[in-house]
Amino acid sequence: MNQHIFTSDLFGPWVQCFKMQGSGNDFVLLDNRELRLAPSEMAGWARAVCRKAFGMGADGLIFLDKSHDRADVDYFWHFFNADGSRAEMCGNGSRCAARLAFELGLAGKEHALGTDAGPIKAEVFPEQDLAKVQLTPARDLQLNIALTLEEQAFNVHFVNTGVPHLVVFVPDVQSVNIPELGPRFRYHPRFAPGGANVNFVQIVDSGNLLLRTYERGVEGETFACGTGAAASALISHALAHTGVHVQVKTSGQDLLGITIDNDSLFLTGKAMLVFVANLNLRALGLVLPTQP
Ligand SMILES: N[C@H](CCC[C@H](N)C(=O)O)C(=O)O
Repeated sequence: MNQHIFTSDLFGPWVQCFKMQGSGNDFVLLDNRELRLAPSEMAGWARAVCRKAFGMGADGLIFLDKSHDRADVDYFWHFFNADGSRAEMCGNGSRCAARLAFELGLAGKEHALGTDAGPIKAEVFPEQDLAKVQLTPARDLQLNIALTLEEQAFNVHFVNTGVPHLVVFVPDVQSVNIPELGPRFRYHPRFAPGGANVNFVQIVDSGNLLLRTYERGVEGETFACGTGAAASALISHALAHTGVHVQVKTSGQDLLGITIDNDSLFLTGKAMLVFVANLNLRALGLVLPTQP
């Protein structure tokens, strides 16, 4: 019995979706257990649904799916950036997926979801509208990389916290010209071919950072980036600027909590269901999958 797909004589097929935000990083979530889109069809849905004005507008599209008989996860997801690029992981998106999976009865308060980066342990605190995830182990940490951008020298850092992140420490995040600098770091040949997300970080004190992120696949600044906050806190700690518990205030002015526990990295923050809506597929130029 379809719960999320409606066909009415008004315009044609509709698909129910869930609009969520994690500290201002916003996502549309779809239940693919019923929709049964093939992964090859998903990028087009992401571009259409995430498009501002012509679609719903969001930083990314998340498909919740069956666990594909994997014993280590309760369900699997497919994550796509607004430009249709598939990403291995998304910190804020995984927190939103975990909250929705719990609310839909797909998983308990504590569960694991399967991502391209690996299984992600999640814990949901619905009373406080919070969700916490354990990110995949950080890898490829590179400190103090000397980069030149059009004759200007920069000292940057790199780590993969599920997706690749550049971290640049600055004295005042508000004074950074992100539309100008973001793409130049994002597409620097040193990080080709996939490029990286770019995080501009201001150290407030040993427990607090300010962060602005230019996100790959959104190709612009987002209000928050979970794996970026984790990357910034990890590198800041590695350089002895901050401790193992860090609060990261992002562009949306929410706080993301990062905890570094030996090789484990935890991300905690708000995960809110903003509204439930029905997507008019015909208006989006989308069709239901043909597979039986
Ligand atoms: N744009 C990222 C994926 C989303 C990461 C971010 N939204 C987060 O919360 O971690 C990338 O393509 O690498």
